[in-house]
Amino acid sequence: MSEHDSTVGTASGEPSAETPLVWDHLAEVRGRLRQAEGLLFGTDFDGTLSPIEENPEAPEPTAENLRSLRTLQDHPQVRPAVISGRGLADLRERVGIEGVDYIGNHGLELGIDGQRETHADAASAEPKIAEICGTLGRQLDDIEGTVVENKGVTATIHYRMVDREQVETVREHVFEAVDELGDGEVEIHDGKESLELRPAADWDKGSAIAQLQEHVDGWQPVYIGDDTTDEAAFEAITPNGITVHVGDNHETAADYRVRSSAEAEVFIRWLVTDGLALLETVDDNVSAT
Ligand SMILES: O=P(O)(O)OC[C@H]1O[C@H](O[C@H]2O[C@H](CO)[C@@H](O)[C@H](O)[C@H]2O)[C@H](O)[C@@H](O)[C@@H]1O
Repeated sequence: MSEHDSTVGTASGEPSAETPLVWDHLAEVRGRLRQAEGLLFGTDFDGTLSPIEENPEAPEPTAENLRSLRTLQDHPQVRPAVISGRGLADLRERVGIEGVDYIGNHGLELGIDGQRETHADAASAEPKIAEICGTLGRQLDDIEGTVVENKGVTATIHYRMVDREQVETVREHVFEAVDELGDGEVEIHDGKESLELRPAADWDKGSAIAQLQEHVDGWQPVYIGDDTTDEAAFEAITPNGITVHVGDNHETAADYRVRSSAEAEVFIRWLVTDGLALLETVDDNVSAT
């Protein structure tokens, strides 16, 4: 195995190209919603609320997704959460809707009920991540298009905008820097045209959505996302959850898929226009704890 095969993978399940399209199974989804007193709606950010962009600084949620999220947030029987690999502060700023739960850094930074909690092991790895980012920033400075995104407890080294002939060099630098400076505490995961650096810690997007479920016992969980890191969330809410993978290019544990972030937008809108009306009617004073 070459060093570049040694990234830690998280995808699981069946090839997503064989996963059924959610559009062909809306009757099942409707059935689940009809039996639910409320909805825990979890969504990924990049590639789901926002289309993938060349520049990692550019993404914003689409206007339609923002409208949908606001409506979900305003509904007394819905608890919406955005769960991303981005840093918590960055994520909050990009979405900007009060009252939504935000989870950053792939589940290591929790922003539930407006609070902030960081996994202790992840927090202690922060200086190491900073040192690796500093070193890589200098080493990769002359490779045009490289972006070193230091997110505090994790980092992403982007090469989407790098000349294809130089991508391998970027990856080699990352593996060397982590090997030299990570003291065995920093893992490398493959991202989309990027390498994600994370401390080994037992919180992920799955533990995040599981924690949110404790606030809304019995509510129907729904999770939608496009990346390998979203697999942990799919697994955490299986078999009771409604799980939707965005795309068709890796293995997924999700029950359903949509083909693109444009279709993800349509599905989220469908939840608002059709799904909310199906939720069981409950007393006006029902609320999450
Ligand atoms: O969990 P997510 O919300 O999907 O975040 C995963 C990473 O997304 C961002 O990088 C990716 O999206 C960029 C913008 O579309 C794209 O340019 C890049 O190639 C992708 O890797 C973000 O910058 C990372 O911090 C997130 O971890």
